[in-house]
This record gives sequence, structure tokens and C-alpha cells, in this order.
Amino acid sequence: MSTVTAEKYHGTANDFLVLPADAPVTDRAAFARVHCDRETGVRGERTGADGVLFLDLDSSATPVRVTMTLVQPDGSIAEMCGNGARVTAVWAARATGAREVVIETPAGDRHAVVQSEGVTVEMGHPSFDPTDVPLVPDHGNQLVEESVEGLTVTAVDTGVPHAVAFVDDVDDVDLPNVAPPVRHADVFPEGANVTLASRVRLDDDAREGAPGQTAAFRQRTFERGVEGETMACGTGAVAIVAAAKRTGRLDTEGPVRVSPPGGDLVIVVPDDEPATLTGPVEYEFEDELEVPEA
Ligand SMILES: N[C@@H](CCC[C@H](N)C(=O)O)C(=O)O
Repeated sequence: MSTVTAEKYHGTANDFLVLPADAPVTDRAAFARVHCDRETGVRGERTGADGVLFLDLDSSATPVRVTMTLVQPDGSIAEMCGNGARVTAVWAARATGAREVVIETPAGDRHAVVQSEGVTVEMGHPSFDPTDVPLVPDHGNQLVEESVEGLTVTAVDTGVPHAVAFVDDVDDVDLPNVAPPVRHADVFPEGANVTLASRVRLDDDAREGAPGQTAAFRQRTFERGVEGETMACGTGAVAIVAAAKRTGRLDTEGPVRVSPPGGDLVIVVPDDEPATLTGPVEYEFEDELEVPEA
């Protein structure tokens, strides 16, 4: 059995193995299934991972460019991943010294800037358009504050589809049982990530390092492809702010703090410009991992 060198990173505890795209892994889905398993996968502070990032770096471009392919624990490929994009930017910065990186994803190019206080990624324009989410053609209109499998959700595309539900307290929801019927609901032909949000009063929950923030939410997300809850989801954090604006819960263009279990993210969703996601990235370790036979 052959081995490859893989690195492990996380962005607010959404954790990824990282390999160069030319690593000799013929069956990427099998590699992800084996090494992301939370019981038997790669060893570290947490066993397993939320996915494997295969990264193809073009350091001759200005700014440097990286093609990001996220293979998820079930073997599927995600079109976009906000926390994975932050990890990708730091990986490219470590390799080249560049602070600006363009990340090519199936959802489009994403510009990222690496700074000491965190990595900011442009996240595109959130869309409620039924063909973008996507919704089944016979749904017709945007899906806003509708009951899907008993949960009142708003559907938004932030590179991947999210069904966002605003609840009083995200911790009061039995997410492992409530999310799967919504994630697989017929109205979402490609499935959906299920994201819960609850509003936090800033003065009740003031923390350091949150200058200029105008509002705050707590977040929990059940991810398609992981088929479970992750400690953070960047596209989900952007989806919360976009859905909060769409449903009249938020009328600010200022930075919003979104806090999944893994840490704090800062989200900006302007009316006419791309959304941004800012948050930390940590390098964990490097390991030699077995390559499953194709
Ligand atoms: N964790 C990611 C989202 C990854 C994609 C998702 N699981 C899907 O299949 O849609 C993030 O940080 O955005």
C-alpha cells in the first residue's frame, strides 16, 4: 500500500486534510471516506475530518491562483466551502508568501486576503433565485419562511444550498433528528445544508475582537456530504446574514458576528457587492496517510 503526505488545517474547527492536486490519489472519494471517518480516520486532536481539499497552485499568476476541490466524507464534491477557502488561502500563503490569493471553485472565483487577524474571502452574491438554490421547477417562487418537513426555512444559495431556520435558541433544536428530512426534502433536488440561527443581543454577549459589529447570531449547521453537524460552516454563516436581511430581521450592511460552536466569524452582506467571510485558520499537523487501492 502506498502513502501520501497530507496536512491538516481547520477554520473555526471545520477541519480538512490538504493535499496537492498532483498527489497520487486515484480514488479521491475512497481516500476521503477512509481518512475523514470520525471513529477510524486520521488521528489528531479530533479523529477524522470534514473533508479533503485537493489544491492545485499556480504560483506564476498575479495574484497566485489555486483550484480548490473539496471531496467530502461521503465522497461527493462540494461546489464551494467558505472555511475550506480560508484554509486554501493560508496554504497558498505558506507556500508562496503571497497574501492575496484567487481561489477557483466550481461556484466561481473567490478572492481571499490573508492577514494576521484572519483571512477574508469574497463569497459572491447570495441568491434566493429558485434556479440558483436550486429548488424543484414546480416550486416557482423563492422559498422564504416556508415550512419544509416541519421546520420554517428560507432557501439561499451561497455557493452551495442552505435552508436557514431562525429559532429562539439553536441549542434547543434536536438537529441530528430535525435536519435529515429537510436536507433530503423533495423541494431541494440537489439536497441542502440545514442551518439554524438564533439572534444574540450584542450587549449581552460582548466579546473582545468584535469591533464595529452591528448584530450577532449563533449558528449550527447540518452539512450535506458530511451528513452530520460540523463545528462551523462558512457558506452557512453567510446564508444566515443574507436570510436575515431577506426576511426583515436585519437592516444593516455592517459586519455581523456569526458564532458556530467552533468560534467566531465576521460576515458582511452588502446590497450590491459580494459578501465576505472573515475568520481564523489553524495549521494542525502533517502525516503520512495510506492511499486506498483503486
Ligand atoms: N463547510 C463548508 C460547506 C461545505 C459544503 C457543504 N457540505 C455542501 O455539500 O453543500 C463551508 O464552510 O462553507
